[in-house]
Amino acid sequence: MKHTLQADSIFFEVSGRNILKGGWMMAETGSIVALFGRNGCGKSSLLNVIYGSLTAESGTTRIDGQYLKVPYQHPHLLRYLPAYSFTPPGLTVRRVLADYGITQALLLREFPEFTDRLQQRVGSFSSGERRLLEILLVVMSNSAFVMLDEPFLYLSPIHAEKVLQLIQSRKAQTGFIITDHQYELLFPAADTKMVLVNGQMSVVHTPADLEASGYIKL
Ligand SMILES: Nc1ncnc2c1ncn2[C@@H]1O[C@H](COP(=O)(O)OP(=O)(O)OP(=O)(O)O)[C@@H](O)[C@H]1O
Repeated sequence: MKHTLQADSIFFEVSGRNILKGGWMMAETGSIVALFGRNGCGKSSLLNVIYGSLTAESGTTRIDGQYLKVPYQHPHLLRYLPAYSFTPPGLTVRRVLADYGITQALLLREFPEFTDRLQQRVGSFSSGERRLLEILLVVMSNSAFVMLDEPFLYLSPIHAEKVLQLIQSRKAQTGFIITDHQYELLFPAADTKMVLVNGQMSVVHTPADLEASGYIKL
């Protein structure tokens, strides 16, 4: 079954500064949406408002037409990878996998490097290893939509490629909304590309459009 996510009328201000001025988002299963924009333009704020973890002046999130008052309370519909680490350091890999409803077999099939690490505590991982695990927890969860905030930032090029392939292989069942500054990796993989400039969103089609928005220099 195809799912749709629609967020509308997002206005968010901080200390009198208008960060989002009518932000919106549309996504559907079977597709990857990439969100670009300069540092500090409001991409994380937008995702947090959609998720319900940030209260804005206004903004609504609907999935399959149903208004979600507190979206993060519906993890089967929407999950979010924030830019910061979120797994409790005292929990083992085995335990966090169980919390996200992910089988060990699924993780090890895709990332066998975790084979000897299932009993280890997340807090003993390097920051890059922990980031990879957290990305996989969110990407592999059975949620209708997944939003990822800078997933590739701390990954090696090989892991970034593998994660992107995994996302591609799962997009039929999960719609993805991804923001990341590694545009050369993300742009070709995305089905829909958007850029946030001066608090407003637009759809872009080519790298030249992205350059015209002031985000990149070709
Ligand atoms: N709770 C807050 N308190 C103060 N300022 C905030 C808060 N949340 C966001 N901001 C400000 O809002 C602006 C947008 O921040 P946001 O993190 O959404 O940007 P971003 O586009 O995700 O940036 P980056 O690409 O650097 O991660 C920034 O100027 C930030 O300092």
